[in-house]
Amino acid sequence: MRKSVAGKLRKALELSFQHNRRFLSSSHSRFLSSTPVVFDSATSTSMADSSSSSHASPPLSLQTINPKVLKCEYAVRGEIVTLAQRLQQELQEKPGSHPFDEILYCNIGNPQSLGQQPITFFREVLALCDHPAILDKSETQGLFSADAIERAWQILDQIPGRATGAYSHSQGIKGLRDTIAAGIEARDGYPANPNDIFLTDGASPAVHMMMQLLIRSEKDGILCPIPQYPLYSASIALHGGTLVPYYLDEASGWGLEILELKKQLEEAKSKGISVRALVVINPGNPTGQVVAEGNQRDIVEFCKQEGLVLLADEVYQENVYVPEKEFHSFKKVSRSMGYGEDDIALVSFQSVSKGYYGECGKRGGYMEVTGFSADIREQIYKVASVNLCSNISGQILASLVMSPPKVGDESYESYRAERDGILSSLARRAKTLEDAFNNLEGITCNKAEGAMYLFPRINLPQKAIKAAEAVKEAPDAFYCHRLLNATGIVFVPGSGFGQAPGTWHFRCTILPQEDKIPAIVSRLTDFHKGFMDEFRD
Ligand SMILES: Cc1ncc(COP(=O)(O)O)c(C=O)c1O
Repeated sequence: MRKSVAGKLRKALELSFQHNRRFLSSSHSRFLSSTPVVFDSATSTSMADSSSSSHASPPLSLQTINPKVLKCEYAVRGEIVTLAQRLQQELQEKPGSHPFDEILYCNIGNPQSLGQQPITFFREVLALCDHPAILDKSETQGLFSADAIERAWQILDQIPGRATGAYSHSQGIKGLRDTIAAGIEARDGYPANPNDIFLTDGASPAVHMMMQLLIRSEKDGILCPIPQYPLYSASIALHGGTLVPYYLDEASGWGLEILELKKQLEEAKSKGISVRALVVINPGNPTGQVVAEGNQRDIVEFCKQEGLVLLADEVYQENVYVPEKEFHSFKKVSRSMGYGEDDIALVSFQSVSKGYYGECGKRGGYMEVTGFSADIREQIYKVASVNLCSNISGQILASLVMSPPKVGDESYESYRAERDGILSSLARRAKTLEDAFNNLEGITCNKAEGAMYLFPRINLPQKAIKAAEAVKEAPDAFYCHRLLNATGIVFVPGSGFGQAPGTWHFRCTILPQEDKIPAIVSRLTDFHKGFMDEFRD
């Protein structure tokens, strides 16, 4: 058979996962082995398509759906989580049926699901905007702060007809974009244009939109960190592109080396891949590092020289826990280097789901798109308009997180206390968990400088690796399964994020409330000792 370009490209995508692939999760491997389908490439149709002779065959089967959908995986809501949900139900139906009495979810960055309280000011404004009829009532003055009432009026005045139940402009309500642009300007010290801002239902749809714009075929590559947040691998797979991996250096605290970027770019080019963009997640998920400003300058320079779009995932911009590191947006860094719109194409993603606000369910976010010509922006607008608009509460919240109460506002002191309370607690939780991991035999854990995760490395004994192979599981998934069944703790195996070949990790969020952390540490420690005693070489 002719060795197709498609085949070579797919091989490149598999680079990052090549080692893990040997250890496919059991259900996936069962699917692959039981399905008589031959895929020639990621975009080709299956052989099963052409043999539709039976009238009884269902209109859609795993053999006939879009193969890009099959290829797409999203580990943070994967098999381990499904098992956790089953165990939780069993515990409810039959208390005492497992050696633990609750499931401790450390798998996903969803702070309010674990008890984090929303910021009062944000919710007051949202409530008032959603039910403007109460704004004029005398009781409202007693229930809501004066600045929340004032802000709600300001926002409603920016919405045509004050109709929060109406579709908005497809980029988002102009007045809210003005507020966000002013917030970006205050953060960076450089101007921001409201017309560059596209409000979205969280950062995820914005990332999909950019992938849709960038990826024409599997010959188009996107440089992505490994380990990465699987939104990127999933979105690239769904849009039929090629993930070009660059490895973060665990030994230097998940450092991003320009030499590694260059090497991977050249390798991809030699395989006929046209690399179009570089993804940087800062602060990092799942790795928790905060990129140093000098490093950011090198990245900007690299993108400029190579003509790459810089996709800057900055959703954790408020989540920095160490005094020696600070968040700098890529927009600020590039402008501080003297680079403007003509020099670098840059997209910055922000979300209401993270930070100290953690409003994941409200689905708010935006992307700031700079360095693209007017006709490209029009195309982005056209794609945005296919979805009509993002939800209005999410839009309002995005404006609030970029313009929270200021010194002198009635809510300021309580707002500051809530914000600082959450962030300092997250910092303590990160440190306690980091220390606990580093105390375990065979585990090393880099500092969580930011974001909401730790990504410890586990040096698994050969005996454990063999036991995992015997049940066709990735060794880190094997460990996480065992941990869940024994303790109720839910971690995500590192293989879901990609990792350097031959290394094994898992991701643990720092989000369980502080009173749960001692139980997590003690159950984990007991389990780990038992696991090592069983499998130590
Ligand atoms: C790095 C990163 N980017 C984007 C997202 C998407 O967030 P949302 O769609 O909720 O804004 C997440 C969610 O966990 C994330 O960790």
